[in-house]
Amino acid sequence: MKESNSDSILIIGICADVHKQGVHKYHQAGDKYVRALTSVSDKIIPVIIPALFNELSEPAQDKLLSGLDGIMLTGSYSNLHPSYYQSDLPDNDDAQRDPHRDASNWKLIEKVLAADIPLLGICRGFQELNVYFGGSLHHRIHEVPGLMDHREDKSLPLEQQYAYAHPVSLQENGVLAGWFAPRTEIRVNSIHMQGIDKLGDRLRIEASAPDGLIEAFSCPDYQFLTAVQWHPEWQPHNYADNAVVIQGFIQACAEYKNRSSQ
Ligand SMILES: N[C@@H](CCC(=O)NCCCC(=O)O)C(=O)O
Repeated sequence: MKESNSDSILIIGICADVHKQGVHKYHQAGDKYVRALTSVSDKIIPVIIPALFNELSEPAQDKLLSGLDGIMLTGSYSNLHPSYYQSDLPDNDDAQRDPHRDASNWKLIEKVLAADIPLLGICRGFQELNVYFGGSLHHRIHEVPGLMDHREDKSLPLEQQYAYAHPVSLQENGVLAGWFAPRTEIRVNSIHMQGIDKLGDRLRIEASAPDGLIEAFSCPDYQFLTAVQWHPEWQPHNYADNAVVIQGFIQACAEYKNRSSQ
Protein backbone atom coordinates (compact mmCIF):
# COMPACT_ATOMS: atom_id res chain seq x y z
CA MET A 1 0.00 0.00 0.00
CA LYS A 2 1.30 3.46 -0.90
CA GLU A 3 2.26 5.64 2.07
CA SER A 4 0.17 8.80 2.35
CA ASN A 5 2.05 12.02 3.08
CA SER A 6 1.03 12.03 6.72
CA ASP A 7 2.20 8.41 7.21
CA SER A 8 5.80 9.52 6.79
CA ILE A 9 5.56 12.22 9.46
CA LEU A 10 7.67 11.56 12.56
CA ILE A 11 6.73 12.74 16.04
CA ILE A 12 9.82 13.28 18.16
CA GLY A 13 9.72 14.01 21.89
CA ILE A 14 12.11 16.55 23.42
CA CYS A 15 12.56 16.60 27.18
CA ALA A 16 11.87 19.86 29.01
CA ASP A 17 13.79 21.68 31.73
CA VAL A 18 12.07 23.57 34.53
CA HIS A 19 13.22 27.20 34.81
CA LYS A 20 12.04 29.90 37.13
CA GLN A 21 11.24 33.18 35.42
CA GLY A 22 10.17 35.83 37.87
CA VAL A 23 8.08 34.11 40.52
CA HIS A 24 6.81 31.24 38.36
CA LYS A 25 8.30 28.01 37.03
CA TYR A 26 8.07 27.05 33.36
CA HIS A 27 8.62 23.79 31.48
CA GLN A 28 10.66 24.61 28.41
CA ALA A 29 13.04 23.30 25.75
CA GLY A 30 15.59 25.41 23.90
CA ASP A 31 14.61 26.71 20.48
CA LYS A 32 17.75 25.28 18.87
CA TYR A 33 16.81 21.71 19.84
CA VAL A 34 13.30 22.07 18.44
CA ARG A 35 14.43 23.76 15.23
CA ALA A 36 17.34 21.38 14.63
CA LEU A 37 14.71 18.72 13.91
CA THR A 38 12.43 20.81 11.73
CA SER A 39 15.33 22.44 9.87
CA VAL A 40 16.66 19.17 8.46
CA SER A 41 13.27 17.68 7.57
CA ASP A 42 9.79 19.05 6.90
CA LYS A 43 8.27 15.74 8.06
CA ILE A 44 8.85 16.16 11.78
CA ILE A 45 6.60 17.31 14.59
CA PRO A 46 8.68 18.07 17.69
CA VAL A 47 6.75 17.63 20.94
CA ILE A 48 8.06 18.94 24.24
CA ILE A 49 7.63 16.44 27.08
CA PRO A 50 7.00 18.27 30.37
CA ALA A 51 9.49 17.54 33.15
CA LEU A 52 6.95 15.60 35.19
CA PHE A 53 6.98 12.36 33.23
CA ASN A 54 7.64 10.49 36.49
CA GLU A 55 4.46 11.97 37.98
CA LEU A 56 2.21 10.62 35.21
CA SER A 57 0.34 7.37 35.73
CA GLU A 58 1.90 4.33 34.04
CA PRO A 59 -0.91 4.16 31.41
CA ALA A 60 -0.36 7.87 30.70
CA GLN A 61 3.39 7.35 30.30
CA ASP A 62 2.76 4.45 27.92
CA LYS A 63 0.17 6.43 25.94
CA LEU A 64 2.57 9.33 25.48
CA LEU A 65 5.44 7.10 24.37
CA SER A 66 3.24 5.07 22.02
CA GLY A 67 2.75 8.21 19.93
CA LEU A 68 6.46 9.02 19.61
CA ASP A 69 9.02 7.83 17.05
CA GLY A 70 12.09 9.09 18.90
CA ILE A 71 13.24 11.01 21.97
CA MET A 72 15.87 13.70 22.31
CA LEU A 73 17.42 14.42 25.72
CA THR A 74 18.71 17.96 25.51
CA GLY A 75 21.61 19.86 27.04
CA SER A 76 21.11 22.27 29.92
CA TYR A 77 23.21 24.56 32.09
CA SER A 78 21.91 22.68 35.13
CA ASN A 79 23.80 19.60 36.34
CA LEU A 80 22.36 16.22 37.21
CA HIS A 81 22.30 16.03 41.01
CA PRO A 82 25.38 14.04 42.15
CA SER A 83 23.26 11.83 44.41
CA TYR A 84 22.26 9.95 41.25
CA TYR A 85 25.79 8.53 40.98
CA GLN A 86 27.66 9.29 44.19
CA SER A 87 26.00 8.82 47.56
CA ASP A 88 28.56 10.51 49.84
CA LEU A 89 28.96 13.75 47.95
CA PRO A 90 28.32 17.22 49.37
CA ASP A 91 26.16 19.32 47.08
CA ASN A 92 29.02 21.71 46.34
CA ASP A 93 29.68 22.02 42.65
CA ASP A 94 28.10 25.48 42.42
CA ALA A 95 25.80 24.26 39.72
CA GLN A 96 22.28 25.13 38.76
CA ARG A 97 19.94 22.30 39.71
CA ASP A 98 16.77 20.97 38.12
CA PRO A 99 15.30 18.25 40.34
CA HIS A 100 12.15 18.04 38.20
CA ARG A 101 14.20 17.24 35.12
CA ASP A 102 16.40 14.78 37.07
CA ALA A 103 13.41 12.74 38.25
CA SER A 104 11.41 13.07 35.04
CA ASN A 105 14.22 11.96 32.74
CA TRP A 106 15.22 9.08 35.00
CA LYS A 107 11.75 7.57 34.53
CA LEU A 108 11.60 8.63 30.88
CA ILE A 109 14.88 6.81 30.13
CA GLU A 110 13.61 3.66 31.87
CA LYS A 111 10.41 3.59 29.80
CA VAL A 112 12.05 4.59 26.50
CA LEU A 113 14.61 1.80 26.86
CA ALA A 114 11.88 -0.73 27.68
CA ALA A 115 10.02 0.28 24.50
CA ASP A 116 13.30 0.45 22.52
CA ILE A 117 12.42 3.86 21.04
CA PRO A 118 15.35 5.68 19.35
CA LEU A 119 17.10 7.90 21.86
CA LEU A 120 19.58 10.71 21.23
CA GLY A 121 21.33 12.23 24.26
CA ILE A 122 22.97 15.64 23.98
CA CYS A 123 25.36 17.10 26.59
CA ARG A 124 23.38 16.95 29.87
CA GLY A 125 21.28 14.25 28.19
CA PHE A 126 24.50 12.34 27.39
CA GLN A 127 25.59 12.67 31.04
CA GLU A 128 22.18 11.49 32.33
CA LEU A 129 22.31 8.41 30.13
CA ASN A 130 25.83 7.55 31.26
CA VAL A 131 24.75 7.78 34.90
CA TYR A 132 21.55 5.81 34.22
CA PHE A 133 23.73 2.95 32.95
CA GLY A 134 25.79 3.00 36.17
CA GLY A 135 28.52 5.44 35.14
CA SER A 136 29.76 8.53 36.96
CA LEU A 137 30.79 12.10 36.13
CA HIS A 138 33.70 14.39 36.84
CA HIS A 139 32.24 17.48 38.52
CA ARG A 140 34.71 19.96 37.05
CA ILE A 141 36.76 18.45 34.28
CA HIS A 142 39.00 21.53 34.08
CA GLU A 143 40.29 20.60 37.57
CA VAL A 144 41.14 17.02 36.63
CA PRO A 145 44.86 16.64 35.87
CA GLY A 146 45.46 15.86 32.21
CA LEU A 147 42.01 16.94 31.01
CA MET A 148 41.41 20.10 28.98
CA ASP A 149 39.02 22.88 29.88
CA HIS A 150 35.88 21.95 27.94
CA ARG A 151 33.91 25.04 28.98
CA GLU A 152 32.83 27.76 26.60
CA ASP A 153 34.14 31.30 27.01
CA LYS A 154 30.97 33.08 28.16
CA SER A 155 32.45 36.50 27.34
CA LEU A 156 32.36 35.66 23.60
CA PRO A 157 29.34 36.05 21.32
CA LEU A 158 27.17 32.93 21.16
CA GLU A 159 28.31 32.21 17.58
CA GLN A 160 31.85 31.77 18.86
CA GLN A 161 30.86 29.85 22.00
CA TYR A 162 29.16 27.22 19.82
CA ALA A 163 31.74 27.15 17.02
CA TYR A 164 33.84 24.01 16.55
CA ALA A 165 36.31 23.89 19.47
CA HIS A 166 38.29 20.65 19.17
CA PRO A 167 38.42 17.42 17.18
CA VAL A 168 37.14 14.05 18.35
CA SER A 169 38.36 10.76 16.97
CA LEU A 170 35.72 8.24 16.00
CA GLN A 171 35.79 4.66 17.22
CA GLU A 172 36.26 2.15 14.43
CA ASN A 173 33.07 0.27 13.49
CA GLY A 174 30.90 2.54 15.61
CA VAL A 175 27.61 4.22 14.71
CA LEU A 176 29.30 7.61 14.24
CA ALA A 177 32.17 6.13 12.24
CA GLY A 178 29.53 4.70 9.89
CA TRP A 179 27.80 8.05 9.47
CA PHE A 180 31.03 9.94 8.77
CA ALA A 181 33.00 7.29 6.83
CA PRO A 182 35.66 7.44 5.50
CA ARG A 183 36.56 10.18 8.00
CA THR A 184 37.90 9.06 11.36
CA GLU A 185 37.91 12.50 12.98
CA ILE A 186 35.32 15.29 13.13
CA ARG A 187 35.20 18.69 14.82
CA VAL A 188 32.80 19.48 17.65
CA ASN A 189 31.80 22.38 19.88
CA SER A 190 32.38 22.20 23.64
CA ILE A 191 30.03 23.72 26.25
CA HIS A 192 30.30 21.66 29.42
CA MET A 193 32.04 21.62 32.79
CA GLN A 194 31.21 18.01 33.63
CA GLY A 195 32.15 14.87 31.73
CA ILE A 196 32.34 11.11 31.93
CA ASP A 197 34.53 9.67 34.66
CA LYS A 198 33.40 6.02 34.67
CA LEU A 199 31.58 4.87 31.53
CA GLY A 200 28.23 3.19 32.19
CA ASP A 201 27.80 -0.57 31.86
CA ARG A 202 27.05 -1.91 28.38
CA LEU A 203 27.93 1.42 26.75
CA ARG A 204 30.37 1.48 23.83
CA ILE A 205 32.70 4.42 23.23
CA GLU A 206 31.91 6.18 19.95
CA ALA A 207 34.24 9.19 20.08
CA SER A 208 37.00 10.66 22.28
CA ALA A 209 38.58 14.10 22.64
CA PRO A 210 42.38 14.58 22.34
CA ASP A 211 42.66 14.48 26.17
CA GLY A 212 40.96 11.07 26.22
CA LEU A 213 37.59 12.31 27.52
CA ILE A 214 34.74 10.19 26.19
CA GLU A 215 32.66 12.43 23.92
CA ALA A 216 30.12 9.97 22.50
CA PHE A 217 28.78 6.50 23.23
CA SER A 218 26.14 4.10 22.03
CA CYS A 219 24.55 0.97 23.46
CA PRO A 220 24.45 -2.03 21.13
CA ASP A 221 21.66 -3.64 23.20
CA TYR A 222 19.13 -1.18 21.72
CA GLN A 223 18.14 -0.41 18.16
CA PHE A 224 19.33 3.18 18.51
CA LEU A 225 20.81 4.71 21.61
CA THR A 226 23.49 7.25 20.80
CA ALA A 227 24.66 10.18 22.91
CA VAL A 228 27.14 12.98 22.35
CA GLN A 229 28.80 15.41 24.73
CA TRP A 230 28.72 18.19 22.13
CA HIS A 231 25.83 20.14 20.56
CA PRO A 232 24.86 18.83 17.11
CA GLU A 233 21.62 20.84 17.36
CA TRP A 234 23.63 24.05 16.91
CA GLN A 235 22.98 25.44 13.41
CA PRO A 236 23.07 22.18 11.44
CA HIS A 237 22.62 24.27 8.25
CA ASN A 238 25.99 25.97 8.93
CA TYR A 239 27.88 23.08 10.54
CA ALA A 240 27.82 20.02 8.32
CA ASP A 241 29.15 17.68 11.03
CA ASN A 242 26.28 18.71 13.31
CA ALA A 243 23.76 18.00 10.56
CA VAL A 244 25.10 14.46 10.08
CA VAL A 245 24.30 13.58 13.72
CA ILE A 246 20.77 15.05 13.59
CA GLN A 247 20.09 13.31 10.27
CA GLY A 248 21.39 10.00 11.62
CA PHE A 249 18.98 10.26 14.54
CA ILE A 250 16.04 11.14 12.28
CA GLN A 251 16.86 8.20 10.03
CA ALA A 252 16.77 5.90 13.08
CA CYS A 253 13.37 7.35 14.03
CA ALA A 254 12.05 6.74 10.51
CA GLU A 255 13.26 3.13 10.61
CA TYR A 256 11.62 2.65 14.02
CA LYS A 257 8.34 4.01 12.67
CA ASN A 258 8.48 1.72 9.64
CA ARG A 259 9.17 -1.32 11.79
CA SER A 260 6.38 -0.43 14.21
CA SER A 261 3.80 -0.02 11.45
CA GLN A 262 4.53 -3.41 9.85
N1 LIG B 1 25.57 21.27 32.83
C1 LIG B 1 26.34 20.20 32.25
C2 LIG B 1 25.87 19.93 30.85
C3 LIG B 1 26.32 20.98 29.88
C4 LIG B 1 25.25 21.33 28.88
O1 LIG B 1 24.34 20.59 28.61
N2 LIG B 1 25.34 22.57 28.35
C5 LIG B 1 24.29 23.10 27.55
C6 LIG B 1 24.22 24.57 27.68
C7 LIG B 1 22.93 25.13 27.18
C8 LIG B 1 22.50 24.58 25.86
O2 LIG B 1 23.24 24.72 24.87
O3 LIG B 1 21.40 24.02 25.78
C9 LIG B 1 27.82 20.53 32.26
O4 LIG B 1 28.18 21.69 32.47
O5 LIG B 1 28.63 19.61 32.03
